[in-house]
Amino acid sequence: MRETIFALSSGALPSGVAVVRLSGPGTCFALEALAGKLPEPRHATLRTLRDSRGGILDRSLVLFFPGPESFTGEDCGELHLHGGRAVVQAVLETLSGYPDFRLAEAGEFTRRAFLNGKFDLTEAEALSDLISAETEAQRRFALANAESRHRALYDGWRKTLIHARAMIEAELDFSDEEDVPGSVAERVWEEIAELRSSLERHAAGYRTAEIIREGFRVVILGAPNAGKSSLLNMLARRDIAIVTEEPGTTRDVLEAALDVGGVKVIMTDTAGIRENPGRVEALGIDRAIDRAREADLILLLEDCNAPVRVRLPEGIPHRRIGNKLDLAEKTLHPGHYDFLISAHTGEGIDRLLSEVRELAVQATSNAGETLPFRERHVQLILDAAKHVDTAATQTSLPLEVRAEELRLAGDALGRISGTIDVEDLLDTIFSQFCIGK
Ligand SMILES: Nc1nc2c(c(=O)[nH]1)N(C=O)[C@@H](CNc1ccc(C(=O)N[C@@H](CCC(=O)O)C(=O)O)cc1)CN2
Ligand SMILES: Nc1nc2c(ncn2[C@@H]2O[C@H](COP(=O)(O)OP(=O)(O)OP(=O)(O)O)[C@@H](O)[C@H]2O)c(=O)[nH]1
Ligand SMILES: [Mg+2]
Repeated sequence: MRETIFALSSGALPSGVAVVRLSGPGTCFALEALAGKLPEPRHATLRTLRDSRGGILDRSLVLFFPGPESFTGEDCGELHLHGGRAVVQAVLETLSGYPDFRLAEAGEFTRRAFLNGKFDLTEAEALSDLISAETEAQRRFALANAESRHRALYDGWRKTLIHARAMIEAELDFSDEEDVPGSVAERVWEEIAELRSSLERHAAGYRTAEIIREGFRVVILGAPNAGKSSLLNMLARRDIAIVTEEPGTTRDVLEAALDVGGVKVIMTDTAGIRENPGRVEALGIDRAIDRAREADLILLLEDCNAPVRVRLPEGIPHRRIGNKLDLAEKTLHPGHYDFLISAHTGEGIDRLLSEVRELAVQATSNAGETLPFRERHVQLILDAAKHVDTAATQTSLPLEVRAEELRLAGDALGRISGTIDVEDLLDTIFSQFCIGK
């Protein structure tokens, strides 16, 4: 890499301290030009920084990480500045003036680290997830994924595929001779069939990753006026949805992202479902039902004093909830509801939330396993499974062709962790990172 890149790597300004990071061959030059003398490697050193005309920029901590023992594998530097907008601006401008220096693009430090073999692609993606993590579950999942466990898994499978190809080649070489036991290849095909089911099982694990990263989807469904919007507002502790005593108030789908005991939950309020709605309301009801079909959990809400039944989409877990408990003189239908709550007083909400949490945790109980965590991973896994399947089942194909399918399967797996030509993927992957990462 010829150019030296730099960027503000810490958060929004102003801040207590702002970290400007640099990486590339001009790092030593820049640190000397700014701070006078190169600090001892990996030691935070207090220095006066000066611009190119000798004017004082800031008094800051300066760090030097000589390559290859650095985050990117290149010479890296860090300037821990006072976090004022003008301070950072002046330092970035000074850096821009140095020859072959430019602002880093999104994810470019990580990209260089990847290209220098500091980590593989799934680890880089996991680091990006770690930075986006907002819940405990997301943080733990991202950290575990940054441990190269994906690469270990895929390399293991690729070994199986290579071994299988070797056995097939051997069989091809000896096929003219008589008395060669065909059983060698037989065992290989058994292994390949097992690999196919492992791949399919692995791909199915993506659902869990989606729940952790994007949230456990809960949809509140019920008749108009049941108190759905009031419940959403109560759970989100914000006035997200309009609440009125008029039935048919909510016409659109409204969402709130909640942290329920460390798990991200997308709570969705919907239009009340009833016969003969108005035109706009009818569209809202269609949307409500669409959302409910994709839900991980439906909260079926009724006014427990005037229950109106609503039909549920099939096959989605649900809980029946009686609302407006504060108005109830006695429990009208004992045993009819899983939960009785008041979206006004908050009564019963804690119990409801622990249930949601428990179900979300259950839905992600396999989070400790190595799971694909990007659509990209799943596509490549299914691609590999397809090739493995062709090789295993198309017994009328020549052995050479079946062996070639196994090679393609191995390549697809190699592309996930980036062992195999991924140049064309890098722009897409790293552009989703933050600047300065
Ligand atoms: N100030 C600061 N804090 C930070 C980072 C950083 O870059 N700067 N990080 C940035 O993400 C994270 C820490 N990650 C890092 C990962 C590797 C290396 C590094 O220098 N690796 C060398 C040496 C390893 C060693 O000494 O054990 C290497 O891999 O060769 C530094 C930071 C979080 N905190
Ligand atoms: N007393 C009492 N009133 C409630 C409770 N929950 C909601 N309400 C009232 O019931 C009325 C309807 O509440 P909403 O939250 O708008 O009901 P909704 O289910 O969203 O209604 P639509 O959007 O029309 O489908 C409002 O007047 C609320 O103040 C509750 O727990 N107790
Ligand atoms: Mg509403």
